[in-house]
Amino acid sequence: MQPLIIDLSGKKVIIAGGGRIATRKAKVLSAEKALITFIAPEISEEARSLAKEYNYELIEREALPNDFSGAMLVILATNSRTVNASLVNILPPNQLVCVVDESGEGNVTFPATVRRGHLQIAVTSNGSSPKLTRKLKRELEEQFDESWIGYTAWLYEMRKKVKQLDLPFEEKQQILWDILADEYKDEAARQRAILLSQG
Ligand SMILES: C[C@@]1(CC(=O)O)c2cc3[nH]c(cc4nc(cc5[nH]c(cc(n2)[C@H]1CCC(=O)O)[C@@](C)(CC(=O)O)[C@@H]5CCC(=O)O)C(CC(=O)O)=C4CCC(=O)O)c(CCC(=O)O)c3CC(=O)O
Ligand SMILES: NC(=O)C1=CN([C@@H]2O[C@H](COP(=O)(O)OP(=O)(O)OC[C@H]3O[C@@H](n4cnc5c(N)ncnc54)[C@H](O)[C@@H]3O)[C@@H](O)[C@H]2O)C=CC1
Repeated sequence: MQPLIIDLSGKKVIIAGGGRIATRKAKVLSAEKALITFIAPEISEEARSLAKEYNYELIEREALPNDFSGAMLVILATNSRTVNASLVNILPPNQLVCVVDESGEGNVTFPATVRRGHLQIAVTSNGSSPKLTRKLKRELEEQFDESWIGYTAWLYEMRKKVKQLDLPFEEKQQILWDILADEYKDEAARQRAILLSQG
């Protein structure tokens, strides 16, 4: 399995199911501004309010084989093993699909994600222990606290500036290494560096 970072903004995502897990996946994707449709005979209150907030489409009936064309990502999250297994069978092999109760049938699984500004850390146990994944996420949330938001924003700005400097390639690379020194995790040290660079 190869982790890839995927941009789903403005892309069609179809979720078969409208229960707890369908809603959890849709919540994760809400940060991506994906165009989500829930298809399920019973759609939970939580899924409905999420759909209202983000303008998602609701189709209140059982999912049918031709519901999924044009979707970049399909999530099969019904509570029926038979339904999930038969729907995954009819999807073309190049479509992304997450089967929430049998990951080996699909080609995508969701990692647990810690977001800190530009930094994103994704963890997976490849289906062997979702609870371990969740535990590691909690540990990473403590290790990479909120201060990493400002720190990674600063690294981004510095990199843009360094790329524009009229210096040999090797020297620019050295500066990009130097600014990773631990002292710059401190906001005051970053401010001093900005003042110095402005000169
Ligand atoms: C394969 C995968 C496919 C996919 O869904 O993408 C999958 C499959 C299954 N999960 C199951 C159960 C649970 N999953 C969680 C939690 C999470 N599960 C997530 C991802 C994945 N789950 C993918 C692999 C990820 C990996 O291995 O690293 C996370 C990381 C991300 C997310 O959901 O967004 C999210 C934590 C996010 C966070 O904390 O932020 C909890 C914990 C809890 O809820 O407390 C439980 C209950 C406890 C337990 O069973 O351990 C079951 C059994 C169902 C049953 O009961 O029958 C199956 C089916 C099977 O076993 O294959
Ligand atoms: N991947 C994960 O992280 C986890 C996966 N699961 C698995 O996820 C599945 C769903 O669990 P929950 O969301 O808790 O169930 P739920 O009971 O809350 O929701 C099930 C949904 O499936 C819909 N549904 C049933 N038949 C359908 C059909 N033919 N077409 C479309 N929709 C249909 C129902 O209307 C309902 O909206 C279960 O199989 C469970 O084993 C459970 C825990 C975690």
